[in-house]
Amino acid sequence: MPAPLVGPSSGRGKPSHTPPPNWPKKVPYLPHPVPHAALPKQLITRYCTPAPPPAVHAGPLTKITKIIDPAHPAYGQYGLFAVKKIPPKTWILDYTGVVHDQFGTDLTSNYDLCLELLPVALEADLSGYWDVAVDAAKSGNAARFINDFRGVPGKSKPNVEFQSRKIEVSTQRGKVEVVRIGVWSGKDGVPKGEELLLSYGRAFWKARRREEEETVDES
Ligand SMILES: C[S@@+](CC[C@H](N)C(=O)[O-])C[C@H]1O[C@@H](n2cnc3c(N)ncnc32)[C@H](O)[C@@H]1O
Repeated sequence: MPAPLVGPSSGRGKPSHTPPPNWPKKVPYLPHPVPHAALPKQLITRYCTPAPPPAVHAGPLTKITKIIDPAHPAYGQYGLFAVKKIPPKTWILDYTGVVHDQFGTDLTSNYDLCLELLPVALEADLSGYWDVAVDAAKSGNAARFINDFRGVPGKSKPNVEFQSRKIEVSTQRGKVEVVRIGVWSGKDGVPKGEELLLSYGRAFWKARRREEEETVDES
């Protein structure tokens, strides 16, 4: 992995509590993920403990920008753009929002990202998964503005991707493992001025089409 963009920043690698420019006034800004009221207490430490980022950037790498190209499928909405060249395989930022499990899912959210499927023993011979996700629909950070590459003029693939990481953090109650989902540049990096584009995955767009078809059927 190439060297991260290391340099001075506010607070020795701690994410700033000040929202970036163009942050929407009505959406609370979250430097770290926060727990949903129904998230079991034993999961809060794993997903919401502040954890050091893998790199410290010298100044911001990205900017939230209104999409003014009418040919862009998210025209009139916002996107996240590189303000300087981002080298390949570079950590850019973590995805923050409200961490919830399957009981706290908002089925209408377009900002919900799976964090981890946590194996659980249900009974002696029966196991399953606890579905943990982070939803940035109502609060979050700049990562919530990253659009999908599909239909964006001149783009045929994503240039950033999600990657999860586990960080050992020392707390007053000893060492704990903390899980984060970060946004990383792909193998070609992101040139200055380009929009950061993810692949939301086919499942996202399939579900979206199904919702649209259901809405048409109901009307
Ligand atoms: C996580 S948000 C991305 C940020 C959003 N543009 C905003 O301003 O809040 C996901 C939403 O962005 C829009 N979007 C993102 N990528 C898109 C694409 N390739 N085509 C159409 N809509 C897209 C859709 O409305 C989707 O529900």
